[in-house]
Amino acid sequence: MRAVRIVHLGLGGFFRAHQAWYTGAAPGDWGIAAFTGRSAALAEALNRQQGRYTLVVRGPSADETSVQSAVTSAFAGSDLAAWRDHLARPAVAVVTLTVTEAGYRRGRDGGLDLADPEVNADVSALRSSSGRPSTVPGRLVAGLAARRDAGAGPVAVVSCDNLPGNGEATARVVRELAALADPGLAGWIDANVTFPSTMVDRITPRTTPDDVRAVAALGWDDAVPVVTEPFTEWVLSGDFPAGRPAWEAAGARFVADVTPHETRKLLLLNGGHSLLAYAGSARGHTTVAEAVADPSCRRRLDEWWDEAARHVPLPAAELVDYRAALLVRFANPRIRHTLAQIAADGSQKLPIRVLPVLRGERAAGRLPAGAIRILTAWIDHLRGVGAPVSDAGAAPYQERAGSPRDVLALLAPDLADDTDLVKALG
Ligand SMILES: NC(=O)c1ccc[n+]([C@@H]2O[C@H](COP(=O)([O-])OP(=O)(O)OC[C@H]3O[C@@H](n4cnc5c(N)ncnc54)[C@H](O)[C@@H]3O)[C@@H](O)[C@H]2O)c1
Ligand SMILES: O=P(O)(O)OC[C@@H](O)[C@@H](O)[C@H](O)[C@H](O)CO
Repeated sequence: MRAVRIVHLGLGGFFRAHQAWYTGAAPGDWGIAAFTGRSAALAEALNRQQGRYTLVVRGPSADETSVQSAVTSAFAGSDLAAWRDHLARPAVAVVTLTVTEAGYRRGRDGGLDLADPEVNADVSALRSSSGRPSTVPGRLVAGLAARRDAGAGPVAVVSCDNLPGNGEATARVVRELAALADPGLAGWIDANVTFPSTMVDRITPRTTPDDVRAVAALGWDDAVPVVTEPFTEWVLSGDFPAGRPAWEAAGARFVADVTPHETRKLLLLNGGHSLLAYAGSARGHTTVAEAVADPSCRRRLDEWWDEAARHVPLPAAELVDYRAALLVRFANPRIRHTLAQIAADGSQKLPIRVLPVLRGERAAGRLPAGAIRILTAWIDHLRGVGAPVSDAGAAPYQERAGSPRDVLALLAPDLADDTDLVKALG
């Protein structure tokens, strides 16, 4: 069994297809203790299999199947004692995160959302020795406090979520919460904890009962396999003060600045996904592959990509190739990536994936039809059209969904007086 040197928070499909796969493919003795974000079920199922699971890499015509073993143990996110114990181990050098955009509890300005009651409950919990923080920033602060108390030394905390500047975003919520709950800890974090930034990419839909049956048909008894696409990319920047696996052996790239790569991916891939999720589900489609095969959705996608590409600081030829590759990936008929999964948490995702392009286009005097289409399709979704709403932040937008101007005023107050834009939203 591998030695635990990485702790992961947000045990789910993507982590197992991506970071755990890179770690398994890297040389050296790097094992992962993985904690779920919320429910305990996946941790229990994985432990029954000694952490091993099947990774099905699903190409357009065939599967490649392997058994992954970088996860040595799994825990429920509620197991705070195990969480603190692992973070306090000097051998642990890296903490990775996949907890969704919503998990960071960021407010409008990108800092910790102090209007969130669970964040406030965590401030009190962290101030008391018997308190139980529940949010991701709360658990990180509790774990880092245990590490400081144990004298276990520096560590890197690596966000692998689809957030721009995900390292800085994580650092900010952790530092702000530490400053409120345990001011001495904030200084220790500054001196001992790094927050590298990453761009992560591998389309990994939620595992379905059919996926489990297909793996069983191979004679493999696995309750929790993962299905993913052949394409994978990981670009990182930043320091790892206690060491890291040589993930580059499996194709990861370490660069000085991750921003251009992250902008390319967030605007073109994730923005394109959001367009298909809202506009495609409104047209009766269920998956990305179905939606991208619809000429109307495809036209909208090209329109959006033309606008978005103007805001990605990379050579045009590179973006042409990336768009062509994305079309092949989106069209993979054997990857069942549901529009409903992508449609979730739109209030967190649109500010990241769509608003930078909308703002940039308006500043240049253009009225971008693609970006506007994503917003109108999202407003229709809030009104009950297409995929169901699954978004803890949706309520204030749903209340305003009758008036696109009011939705805009809440989503992007700086654009609310743009009369041409308001008119275009309908
Ligand atoms: N699935 C993909 O194709 C993909 C690709 C690139 C990046 N990602 C990133 O990884 C994240 C997780 O994707 P996944 O497919 O593994 O999803 P998943 O639904 O399997 O969830 C992963 C984990 O996140 C936890 N979680 C969810 N919401 C949370 C919250 N509000 N607070 C704390 N924990 C929470 C869950 O409990 C689970 O342990 C995405 O949101 C995205 O940021 C996913
Ligand atoms: O995972 P989310 O919820 O941030 O967004 C849904 C998809 O757009 C996303 O998961 C992509 O599949 C992924 O980012 C591809 O690397």
